[in-house]
Amino acid sequence: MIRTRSVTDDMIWVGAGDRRLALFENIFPVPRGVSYNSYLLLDEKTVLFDSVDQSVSRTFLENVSASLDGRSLDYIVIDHMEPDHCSVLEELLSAYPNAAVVGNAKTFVMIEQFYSPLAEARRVVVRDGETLSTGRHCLKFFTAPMVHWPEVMVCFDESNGVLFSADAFGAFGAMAGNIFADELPIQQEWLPDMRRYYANIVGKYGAQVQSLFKKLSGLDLKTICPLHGPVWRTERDITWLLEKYTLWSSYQPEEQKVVIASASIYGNTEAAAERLALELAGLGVTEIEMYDLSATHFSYLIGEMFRCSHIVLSCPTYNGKIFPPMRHLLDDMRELNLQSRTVALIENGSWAPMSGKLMTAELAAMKNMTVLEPAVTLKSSMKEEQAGQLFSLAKQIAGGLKRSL
Ligand SMILES: Cc1cc2nc3c(=O)[nH]c(=O)nc-3n(C[C@H](O)[C@H](O)[C@H](O)COP(=O)(O)O)c2cc1C
Repeated sequence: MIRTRSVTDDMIWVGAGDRRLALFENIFPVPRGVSYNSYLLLDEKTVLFDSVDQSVSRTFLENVSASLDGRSLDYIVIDHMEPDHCSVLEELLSAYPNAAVVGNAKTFVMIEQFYSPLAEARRVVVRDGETLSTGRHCLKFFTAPMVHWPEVMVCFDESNGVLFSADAFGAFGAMAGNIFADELPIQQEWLPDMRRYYANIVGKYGAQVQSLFKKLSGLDLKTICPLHGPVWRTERDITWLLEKYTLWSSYQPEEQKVVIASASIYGNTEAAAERLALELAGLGVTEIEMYDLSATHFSYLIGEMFRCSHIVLSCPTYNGKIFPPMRHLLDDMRELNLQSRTVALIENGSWAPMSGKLMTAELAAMKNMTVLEPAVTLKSSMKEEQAGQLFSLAKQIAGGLKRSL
C-alpha cells in the first residue's frame, strides 16, 4: 500500500515514520517517534535522495516501487551514510540493478566499510560544488563535513530551489500525514524536539554548520527537505528556521530564561534549588524551568541549556566527586560545546563538600562560561540563616536577565 506525499510537481516524499522506537541512536528517548525521510525525483532520470532505517524498509520499498510506477531507478544520492538512512542500501541496489550511487569520495569508503564492495560502474563520485543534470533538473552538491558525520553532503536543486539537507534542519517526531512545517504546530509542539535534536545530534558542530551556511549563502532556498522531521516550504518558515539555526550554531541563547538542573539523593539540595526558584520568582522572573537530573533524560536538559541564557547547577558531593547524573550532564555540556552561558552553583556535602569546586573546574573547560560568585554551600541541609545567600544568588541572576532583556 502506497503512503507518500508530493513535495513538488515531480518530487515525492517516500519516507516513513516509526512510533515504536524507544531510543533514537539507542540513547535519545523519542516519545513522539521519528521520521525517516527519503525523496524521489521523477525527472528524465529518476533520483532517490537517501533512504531509511531498516525498521521502516517495507513501507519505504513499497513507496519507491509504486512511485516509480514501472520506471527504473537511475540514481541513489547518498547525502549521509548513517545506518538510519542507509541500512536498506543493499536491498535497493539489488532491486534496481541499473541504479548508480551518487556520493563523494568519503561516502564510498563508508559504503565498503558498512556493506559489500560496490562496482566501479555503479559509482558517481561528486566533489564539492559539482553538478549533475537529470534532465530538467540540475543538482549541485556541497560537502558538509561534520554536519554530523565526515562524509555528509547536501544537494541543491538549482532548477526549483529545493535543498536536500541531510541531518541539518532535522527534528525528532514522526509526522502524521502533514509532512510540511506550514501544516504543523511547529512553535507549540515541534520546537522543543527540533532543538533537542539539534543540540544533542549536531550541537557539537556549530562551526561546521556555520561553514555550511556560508556555502549556501546566496542560494534561493524555496524548500528544505531534511532526513528527519518536517519539510520546510514557505519563505516565512524557512526564515524562522534559519534564524533558529544561526542562534544554535553560534551557541547564543534563544531566550533570557533560567533552567535549574537539580541533582539530589535525599532531597536537601533540591530543597535549596526550589528556594532559589522561589526567590527568583519573588524578584519578578517569570520563566523558570526546573528538572531533576535523575528523572529527566539528559538530552532534555541539553536542549533547555541551548535555549536558556542562565543555568543553575545544584548538586551534592558523592564519594568525593560530583553526584553521577550531574557528572554525566557536565560531560555532555562540554562534549556538545555548550558555551556563553551564565551559571550559578549550589553544592552540598555532609563532611567535605567538593561538588561546587569540581563543577567550577568542569565549567572552566568550556568556552565563555560566567560562573556567579559565591556558590552556595550546604552542609547536609539548608538552614534558614542561609536564605540570604540564595537571595543574593537570585538577585545576581535576575539582574543579569534584566540587563540582557
Ligand atoms: C554514597 C554517598 C557518598 C557521599 N559522599 C560524600 C562525600 O564524599 N563528601 C561529602 O561531603 N558528602 C558526601 N555524601 C553526603 C551527601 O553529599 C550529603 O548527605 C548531602 O546532603 C546529600 O544531599 P541530598 O539530600 O540533596 O541528596 C555522600 C552521600 C552518599 C549517599
